[in-house]
Amino acid sequence: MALVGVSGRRAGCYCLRAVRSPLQVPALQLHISKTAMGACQKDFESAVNQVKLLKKDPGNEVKLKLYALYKQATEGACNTPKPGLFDLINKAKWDAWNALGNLPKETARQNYVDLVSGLRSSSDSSSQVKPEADKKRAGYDTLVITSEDCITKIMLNRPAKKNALTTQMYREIMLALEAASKDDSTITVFTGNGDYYSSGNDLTNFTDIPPGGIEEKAKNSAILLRDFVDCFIDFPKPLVAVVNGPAVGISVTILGLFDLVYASDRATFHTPFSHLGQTPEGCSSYTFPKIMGPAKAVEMLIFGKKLTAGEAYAQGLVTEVFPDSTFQKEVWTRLKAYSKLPQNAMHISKQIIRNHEKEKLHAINAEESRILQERWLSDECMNAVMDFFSRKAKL
Ligand SMILES: CCCCC/C=C/CC(=O)SCCNC(=O)CCNC(=O)[C@H](O)C(C)(C)COP(=O)(O)OP(=O)(O)OC[C@H]1O[C@@H](n2cnc3c(N)ncnc32)[C@H](O)[C@@H]1OP(=O)(O)O
Repeated sequence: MALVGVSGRRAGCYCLRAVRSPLQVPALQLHISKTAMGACQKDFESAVNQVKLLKKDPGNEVKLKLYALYKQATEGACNTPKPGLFDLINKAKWDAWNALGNLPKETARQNYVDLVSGLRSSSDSSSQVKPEADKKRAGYDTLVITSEDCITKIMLNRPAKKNALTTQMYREIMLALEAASKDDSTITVFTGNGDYYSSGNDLTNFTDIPPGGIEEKAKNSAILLRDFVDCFIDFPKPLVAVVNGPAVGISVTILGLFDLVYASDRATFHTPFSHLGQTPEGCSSYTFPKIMGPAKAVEMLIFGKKLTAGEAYAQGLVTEVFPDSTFQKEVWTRLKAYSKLPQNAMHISKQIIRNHEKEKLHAINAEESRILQERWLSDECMNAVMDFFSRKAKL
């Protein structure tokens, strides 16, 4: 299970936090409070409030700078003992503050104000899709859902995090699939906003440890995973993946349950499960050997071989590859034509094809989820996730 919480927007404010973990990292949260005094106090206080309203997560590096400048502005030079080597988050914060040396409080305040002002302008021109601009369907924070030409498009919308899938996102996707199964569309399409299709499971998913501890977290996650994959197994309409960029982890394995997979030639397909101390999910332990043969499936699922779009096509995981420059145009022209085919015939055909295997797929999904529940508690998995975050924390 993941150990260290790196970033998050809590109650509207960005914070760096560490969570209680099996390694006993102490619970900690940094809150930006209004205690600053000094010449440009008003500007500083206003900047502190503006940080809470940023639409886009500024990333760890900037959050560390904000933290350090805030501490310097309010408390002066770093005055606390250096945290231990394995207290990664607190050490990163301490390093950032300490690096400011004897910077005067007034200068720190001004630098903080300048930094926030820069962040606000870049946040305003963010590539995050604006709800109004894309007729976003209400009720979804992490997805943009549109319906046009009898096609419902579900777009993963966390481009700054490479569309990593949070627990909220899994839940929203399940709701979106449920709604799409009942709407007027003939085809449902998945895609990603930004340069990635999806970087797979968000590795911070396991940082909010409930009172029942990591065992309870693992159990709840396994239930969520099983329910999530079940929605794909049972989805009644043709399901199409428009893979606009690299895909990792569960965003790859679940493709075995799609009816068409169109990929840009920029896309790659990577399932680094062993590297993460994890095992396959999304029914890929069954669909991948069936699609590409056992040897090629093993290369991906056990040895983590990353495939190019061309390789994924050659192995049958991808239906067709398009040059990135014409990808969107060609794919959507194709899909619009398909969406005009008789709806009932398409849906019945999908049922005939899927029904042969539905029961088997549900059993495999349950088994994969059960095994992962155990894996998430393993040292191998914990160490791999911690490794990812410690690499990020070095900045
Ligand atoms: C309910 C539970 C179900 C569980 C189901 C299990 C599924 C298994 C899997 O999906 S395993 C796959 C997990 N994914 C990964 O291991 C990918 C991890 N990410 C990376 O390796 C890299 O981020 C990258 C190769 C995807 C992109 O690298 P790049 O250098 O181009 O970009 P950054 O690393 O700087 O990423 C930008 C910010 O996005 C954050 N981020 C990206 N992916 C994830 C992720 N999977 N989880 C959490 N955060 C992610 C990254 O930390 C950067 O954030 P920052 O700007 O705040 O630093």
